[in-house]
Amino acid sequence: MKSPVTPLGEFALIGRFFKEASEAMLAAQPHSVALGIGDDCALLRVSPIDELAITSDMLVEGRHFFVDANPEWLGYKALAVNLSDLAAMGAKPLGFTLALALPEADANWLQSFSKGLFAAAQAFECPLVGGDTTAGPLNICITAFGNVPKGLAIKRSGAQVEDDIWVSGTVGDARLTLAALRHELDLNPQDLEAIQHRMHQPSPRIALGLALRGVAHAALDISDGLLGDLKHLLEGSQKDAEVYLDRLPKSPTLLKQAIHFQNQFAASGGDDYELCFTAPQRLRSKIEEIGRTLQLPLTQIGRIKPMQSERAVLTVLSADGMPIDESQTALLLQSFDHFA
Ligand SMILES: Nc1ncnc2c1ncn2[C@@H]1O[C@H](COP(=O)(O)OP(=O)(O)O)[C@@H](O)[C@H]1O
Ligand SMILES: Cc1ncc(C[n+]2csc(CCOP(=O)(O)OP(=O)(O)O)c2C)c(N)n1
Ligand SMILES: [Mg+2]
Repeated sequence: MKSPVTPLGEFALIGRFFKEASEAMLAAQPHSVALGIGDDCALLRVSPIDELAITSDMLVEGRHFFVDANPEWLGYKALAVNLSDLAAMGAKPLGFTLALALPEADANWLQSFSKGLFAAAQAFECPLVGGDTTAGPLNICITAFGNVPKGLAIKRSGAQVEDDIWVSGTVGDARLTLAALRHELDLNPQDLEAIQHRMHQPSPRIALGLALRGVAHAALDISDGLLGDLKHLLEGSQKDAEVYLDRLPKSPTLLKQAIHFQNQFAASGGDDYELCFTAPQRLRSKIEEIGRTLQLPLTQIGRIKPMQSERAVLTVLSADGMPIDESQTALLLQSFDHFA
């Protein structure tokens, strides 16, 4: 008999069936795990000076990309989303493995896929070192490895009260591209052309992650949606936060859209692969200097606050500093969940 269906979200599922058992095992025996399940990368103690950062992300047809997606873009994105997790920890890429299920051995498709994959590998100096290939529904899974000097990894758990909250680049364009491709709104061809790389070929912020070692208290990459992902950082750090909705950094193309699309896509659209990080206010000019050096806008969007209850709370403020209403907040916090 089938067990009754209980709603189980992506993170509850990971917690109940994988994280708990993993933590029990780690608590019971000596091990070389410096950081287990729950952050952008796991950290293994591999030498007295360095830790090894490891992350896996999978791209599944119909879920992460449309059937007939451009294989060159797919190859690029498959590696880029993994490198983004290394960036979030301040890890330097070392190499990656590729596990690939293919419906057929199509040489033209594979040629393009390989071209995109190696374009990302070259750009971020991260060589392919192994993998596995089977027949099956198209599924691309990469595991990336990076290194970080012991103690310098930037975790989700390090945010301190009164830290500034920062976001790199702009957010919302990948979701705007998806909306245009799904005909949820009209976007003229020039505007689509200007932003579609944000969905298809995201830029992992490796250089930023390295520059933030010893500067940021906490960080993560934005894959599911800025505010929902920030909530994970708050849970990891056991802190509350306030964020100003009108400070979320948007591209000129997103700024041309109706305000409700702007807010929804920037706050919860996902697929951004920017970094969200916290840092003490006294380092503000240092962070601005990092942004100038990397030619990457870094925007301060809010502030970390002490936790007021047993659950981390993210309050979204309008321009006048007043909290926006609860139902709108809930919508803006509703980030991507594979099982919601
Ligand atoms: N099947 C699994 N087994 C063990 N750990 C998992 C599994 N799926 C996800 N995780 C871990 O759960 C955490 C949350 O996953 P996810 O949100 O996918 O992370 P990310 O956004 O960094 O890819 C991560 O630390 C990830 O490594
Ligand atoms: C066809 C298609 N539908 C929807 C999306 C949007 N989308 C799919 S998965 C996802 C969230 C990120 O993926 P996930 O596997 O959760 O990445 P992780 O958080 O593990 O890094 C988003 C925004 C897309 N890119 N393509
Ligand atoms: Mg993942």
